[in-house]
Amino acid sequence: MNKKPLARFPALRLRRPRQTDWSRRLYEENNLSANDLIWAVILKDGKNVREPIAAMPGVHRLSPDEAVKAAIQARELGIPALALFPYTDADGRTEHGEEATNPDNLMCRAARIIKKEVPEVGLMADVALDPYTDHGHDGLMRDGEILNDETVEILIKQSVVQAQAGFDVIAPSDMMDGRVAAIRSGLDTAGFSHVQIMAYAAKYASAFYGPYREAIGSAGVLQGDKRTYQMNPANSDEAMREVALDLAEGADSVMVKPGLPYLDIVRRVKDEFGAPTFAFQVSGEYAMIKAAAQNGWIDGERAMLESLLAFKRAGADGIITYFAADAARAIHK
Ligand SMILES: NCc1[nH]cc(CCC(=O)O)c1CC(=O)O
Ligand SMILES: [Mg+2]
Repeated sequence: MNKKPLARFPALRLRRPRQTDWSRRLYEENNLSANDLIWAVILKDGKNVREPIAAMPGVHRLSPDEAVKAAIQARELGIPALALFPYTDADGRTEHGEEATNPDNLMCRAARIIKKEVPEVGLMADVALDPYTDHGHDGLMRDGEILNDETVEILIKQSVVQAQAGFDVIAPSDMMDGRVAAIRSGLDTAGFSHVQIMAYAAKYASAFYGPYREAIGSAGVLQGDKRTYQMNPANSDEAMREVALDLAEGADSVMVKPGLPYLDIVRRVKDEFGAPTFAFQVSGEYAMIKAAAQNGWIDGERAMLESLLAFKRAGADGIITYFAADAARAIHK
């Protein structure tokens, strides 16, 4: 891009096109549409459950029947897909997270009923063990170490039961090495070559996941931190290597997570790979905007839309966000 202006002030006046609404719209370079949104939804067992999450005002844990209603809303609002995450209480958790591979677990039951009632909406499954382990880690733990290859074997089974339940997109968020290739071949062998993989490729060890850990019941149980598998926030070149590897292993799309603090990574990924690139506007980002809005310190709706548009400007093809329904409603009005 040639940044040197061809003309100079006063012939060139960059304020000129900003004077009217029609002209501002015409000069707009980027645009946010409902098509760009993946709605992050937290599940909880039961019926007619809509349980508020304290750290995420406006977000509720939904039982599968309520999640169906959310999917119907998504369809009406033009939101292409839902991403599901399960809450598990301390009693439902085990050392090895066996519930992850139970074909009748909360995620699978929700997927079956949503796919039956609202087949037009895409369904994305989070793959990792942290909702199911009593230590809150994404993988198996032995003597304080998170085991890579042993974990990957379980993730393959978890992905296959999710595909069997009807999930359209398998999204491994665990950051084990080699899991994309292993899951791809596991899905293909089980007859699910049409099921997509969206890899959480560049996922950072971030403070912005705090509210999510409350939301899924990991907050009280997590031992230590996730820095031996999630990325160091100081690194950017390493994110390119993570993305290159996941694409080479067969990921259909890649994700950067968290979102706003990592827009430089989103832009680099898009520019260097030209692959379908998604960003996750995580729980802490949602909470920050909500908290400031609740205090009257910012205009919540404008901040929401501005933050989502920023992802598009950075090159993201879509955004996983807890704001999806609110944003789609705001866009349509
Ligand atoms: N597999 C873990 C997982 N999957 C999605 C999120 C975060 C989502 C959010 O903060 O909104 C996390 C958090 C973590 O790594 O502890
Ligand atoms: Mg990786």
